[in-house]
Amino acid sequence: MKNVKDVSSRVSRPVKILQIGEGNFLRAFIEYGIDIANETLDYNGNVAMVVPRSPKKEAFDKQDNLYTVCLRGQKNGSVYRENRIITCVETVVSANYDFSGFLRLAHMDTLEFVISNTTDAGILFDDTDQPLPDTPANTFPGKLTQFLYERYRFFKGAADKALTMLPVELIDNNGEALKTCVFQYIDVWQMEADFRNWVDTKCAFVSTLVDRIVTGYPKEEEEIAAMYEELGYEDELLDIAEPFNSWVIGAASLKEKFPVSSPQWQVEFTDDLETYRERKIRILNGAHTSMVLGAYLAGKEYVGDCMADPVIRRQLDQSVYGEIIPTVHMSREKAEAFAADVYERFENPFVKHALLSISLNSIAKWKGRVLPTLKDSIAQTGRLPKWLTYSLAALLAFYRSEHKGDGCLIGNRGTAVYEIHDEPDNLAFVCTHAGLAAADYVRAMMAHASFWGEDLTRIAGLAEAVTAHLERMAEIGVKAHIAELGEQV
Ligand SMILES: NC(=O)c1ccc[n+]([C@@H]2O[C@H](COP(=O)([O-])OP(=O)(O)OC[C@H]3O[C@@H](n4cnc5c(N)ncnc54)[C@H](O)[C@@H]3O)[C@@H](O)[C@H]2O)c1
Ligand SMILES: O=P(O)(O)OC[C@@H](O)[C@@H](O)[C@H](O)[C@H](O)CO
Repeated sequence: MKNVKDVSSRVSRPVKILQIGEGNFLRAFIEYGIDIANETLDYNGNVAMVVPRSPKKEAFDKQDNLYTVCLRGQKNGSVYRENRIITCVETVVSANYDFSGFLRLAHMDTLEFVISNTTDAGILFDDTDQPLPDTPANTFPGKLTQFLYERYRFFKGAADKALTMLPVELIDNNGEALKTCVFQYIDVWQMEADFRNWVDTKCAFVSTLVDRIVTGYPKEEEEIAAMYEELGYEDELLDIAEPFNSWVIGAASLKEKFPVSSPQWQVEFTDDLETYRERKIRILNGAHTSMVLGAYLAGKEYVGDCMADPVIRRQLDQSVYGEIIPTVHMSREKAEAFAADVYERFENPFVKHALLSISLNSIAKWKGRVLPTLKDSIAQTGRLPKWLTYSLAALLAFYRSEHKGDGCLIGNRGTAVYEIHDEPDNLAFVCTHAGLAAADYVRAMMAHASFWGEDLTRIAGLAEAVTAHLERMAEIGVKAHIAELGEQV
């Protein structure tokens, strides 16, 4: 069978974007949009893609950086399918394995933006990082500091060569968080004052919020074969996503500098990012994180299966409309309209979003995407919201394992096993406490402030309620417990 590079060719254009990350999300979101902007808006810009940690870039080399984004879903009431071969990836460099190649990208005079997605765990400062000119820092912000310094020196501090950082990591104030880390490196590494000033006054770190469900390469052999059959060629980098997309950039002033918004790829520029962020993180991501771990234990595999199951669906309805939406700071009407769209997206029959993919790093996700809502709900109503409380119990049940796998823990669902993926320190803590009696396990996990940023046993009644859920799940099964909870008013 043909390969994607037998049916298309890359188009060389000025590189305007340095992209840190080669993951499924960025490839189906940023490159998709830039390709459209090149085609329909004459943006005339390409992307230099950096693989932040891994040495692996063979798939890109093999395919001359070409790959296909396949959009599947409903649009304006009818079935929508789009297969687009992405042609805007100019080069792919592995930062750790070709550090000088990475730094050389800083010399490109057409560069304007740095877009990153290094997961919720990527924006951090590591005090063991050394300021060695030839050695990549461990973290993405460390590498970015090295990159900015190289650019500053190469262009002798020219103001028009400063860069705008547009991180898309789903954390609070991602632009501010990235800037803070970069300045920590500049200060700890005692870098020159003029460079610090150039980064501070000429570069910009702008917070942004992305939204598109991307499931990546198909998981089942049959689906892979069907996709290749439909395309007429093979593509190891094939990336499946929904048609919906939204990128909100928290600086109204950037609109002219970044003219990429089109009907197919909607980019909004605003000075009020927080309203968008709260709505999306609490409703969409909060619904995912509070539903999927229990639903997986209850026998479900995909988000679509949950939507089709009346018991899980009732949980979703009661938690989204009864517990989450009342805490969102916007009119109920607008929040409900957003939730209705999210439901339609979760029901998309063409995009199979695996619950186990969403389960990755659930401790940090629950902390960022559910805990603030739980606390606001308690403050509003004076009682524990039943489903968000249950969702913590479901997380603790999903994670409870003493069995180590390869970089993960191994959980049991009936006679089957599944992998639990999280930060190594988190898994080590779980593993050493999983064998305790339910109440002790719950207390140990909830009191571990490095998971949640605080000791959750201080929230009145929460540990007791979570323990009761855990015991009831063990007694009657997770599905029966969800059904029983749904009946309670
Ligand atoms: N998949 C989606 O539907 C979707 C939608 C919106 C946002 N996101 C965000 O995108 C992130 C990545 O999702 P994906 O589907 O592309 O996953 P992926 O596994 O395909 O890609 C993960 C990327 O993050 C990098 N990475 C991981 N840990 C890192 C670290 N500690 N430091 C530096 N780089 C690191 C990897 O090298 C890779 O580039 C998610 O965490 C999520 O916050 C995903
Ligand atoms: O991508 P993650 O792993 O951070 O979170 C899982 C999902 O909640 C997430 O991918 C959503 O589908 C996405 O945020 C939609 O824009």
